Amino acid sequence: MEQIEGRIARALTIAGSDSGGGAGIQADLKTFQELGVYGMSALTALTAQNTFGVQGVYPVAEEAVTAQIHSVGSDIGVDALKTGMLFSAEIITAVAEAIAFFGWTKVVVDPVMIAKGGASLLQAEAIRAMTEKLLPLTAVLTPNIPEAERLAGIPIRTSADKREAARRLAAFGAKHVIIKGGHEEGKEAIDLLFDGSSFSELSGKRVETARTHGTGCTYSAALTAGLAAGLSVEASARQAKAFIQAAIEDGITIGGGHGPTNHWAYRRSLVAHS
Ligand SMILES: Nc1ncnc2c1ncn2[C@@H]1O[C@H](COP(=O)(O)OP(=O)(O)O)[C@@H](O)[C@H]1O
Ligand SMILES: Cc1ncc(COP(=O)(O)O)c(N)n1
Repeated sequence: MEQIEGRIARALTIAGSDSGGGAGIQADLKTFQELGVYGMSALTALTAQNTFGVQGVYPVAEEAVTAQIHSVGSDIGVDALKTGMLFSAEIITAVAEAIAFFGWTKVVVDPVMIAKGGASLLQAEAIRAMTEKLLPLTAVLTPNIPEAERLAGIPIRTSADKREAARRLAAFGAKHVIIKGGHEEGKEAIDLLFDGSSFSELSGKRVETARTHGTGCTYSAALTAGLAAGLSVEASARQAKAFIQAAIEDGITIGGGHGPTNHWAYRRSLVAHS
C-alpha cells in the first residue's frame, strides 16, 4: 500500500455507477486498488450500462450525496478526491459545499458530460454550476476535447485553440488543466498540461481500438491516486498516462460492443519489469 505521513493513502471518488464495470465508480475503485491506494466512493447516480451504451440513468438525491461524503470525511479521511459524473446543478452544488466544508485541496475534476455512446451524463443547465462552484475548488481539471470546448466556449481545431481553452479554464479557478487528446487524430495521443503559467505535453502511442470505454474515468482516478500518495501533479499525470496507456494497449475482450480497458495491465507490466 502507498503510505502518506506514515499511514495508508486514501482516495475518494464522487461519481456515477457503471453497471458494466468499465467506467464510473467501478473503474475508479479498481484503479485506486491497482495503485495501492485505499478507495472510497460517494455515488451520484446509477446507470444501467453495458458495452453497447447507457440504457438508463437514475440520479441519487443530493442530500444522499452529501451524507455519503460526510460519512467518509468525518471518519476515514480523504487525501485526494476525484469527481466524475455529477449529472445535475443540485449535485454539483452539494459536492462543492462538502469539499469546502472539509477544506480538501487535492481535488481532481473530470467534467464528464457525454458517454462515448452518446448518452448525456450531465444536464445542460449544470455547466454553469460546474464553472462557478466547482472549478474554483479544483486542483486538476481533466476535460476531453469536446468537454474543454463546451466549458471554455470556443471550438478547438489547432494547438493554439487548445492552449487558449486551457487558459480560459484556468481563469475559472482550476489550478491545473489537462486537456486530453484521446478524441484527436494522429499517431500519438497527446495530453496538454497547463499549470497556470506554462504548458507541457504528455504523449503516448495512439492505439487503434474500439475498447476505450472508461478511459477518462480510469485516467483521472490514476491521477487522483498519485496525488493521494503524495506525488506532484506532474508526476501524478505521468503515472496516470502510463497507467492508461498500458490499460488500452493490453486490451481485454469484454462484452459485444465498445469494451473497457484492462485495469490490471499497468501493475502487471511493473511486476514483469522488476
Ligand atoms: N486510442 C488511444 N490510444 C492511446 N491513448 C489514448 C487513446 N484514447 C485515449 N487515450 C488516452 O486516454 C486518456 C483519456 O483520454 P480521452 O479518451 O480523451 O478521455 P475521455 O474518456 O474523457 O473522452 C488520455 O490520457 C488520452 O491521451
Ligand atoms: C457512470 C459513468 N461515468 C462516466 C462515464 C464516461 O465514460 P467514458 O470514459 O467512456 O467517456 C460513463 N460512461 N459512465
